[in-house]
Amino acid sequence: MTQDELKQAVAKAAIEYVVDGEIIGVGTGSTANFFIDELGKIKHRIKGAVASSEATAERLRSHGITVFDLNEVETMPVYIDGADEINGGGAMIKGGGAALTREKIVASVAQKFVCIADGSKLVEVLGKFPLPVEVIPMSHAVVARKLAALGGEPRLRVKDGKPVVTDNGCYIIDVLGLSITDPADVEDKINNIVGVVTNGLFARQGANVCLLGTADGVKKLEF
Ligand SMILES: O=C[C@H](O)[C@H](O)[C@H](O)COP(=O)(O)O
Repeated sequence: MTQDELKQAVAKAAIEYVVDGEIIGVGTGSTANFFIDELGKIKHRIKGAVASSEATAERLRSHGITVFDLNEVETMPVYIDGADEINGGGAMIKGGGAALTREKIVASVAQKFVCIADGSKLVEVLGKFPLPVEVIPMSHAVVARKLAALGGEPRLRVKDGKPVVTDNGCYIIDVLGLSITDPADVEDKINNIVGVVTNGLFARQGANVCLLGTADGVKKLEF
């Protein structure tokens, strides 16, 4: 099976977590996109969705799904999203698509985080995937120095020679060379650096369930 087929399989499997008549939180990225396409097929069953990025909002709307502003929503039963890495305890690295902050905010309102990922995302120790950190643009140099002091190798994310700008008007620093054995501690330390909006570690708000696409079928991990 290709990686896309594995992503499609977990996207389909995630439909069982959609709660009829409710609003669902929806993540960002290629796996989330497969999920949105599946959600489109059962859109009559839900009230609508809260999107974790402009791209996701656009795709949801293209399927005729009502997109709610998070400020109108107090709680939702489930948030469904991909991950760049997930460990055996449900802690994740996210933000490969620069949507980490809105993802973390929407996930914080949901009662359950369902992670959907192809099997390659399951790791023993987080950190091989560079850890994304969203920063206020004027602070990127000072934040990078502080991230280096924590033992990482920070790189400002650039595209076509210019810094990547998030949906929030901020920049992303990717931190290479980390071996994250205590994800909650690293999440807290980085979030404490002035100038950081948030970082892509989801340890304080880890996954409750992970649907993992493997050659032997979709495996369910519960945390
Ligand atoms: O910012 C992007 C998100 O955190 C994505 O959920 C993450 O990068 C995984 O993306 P994909 O499903 O494309 O591997």
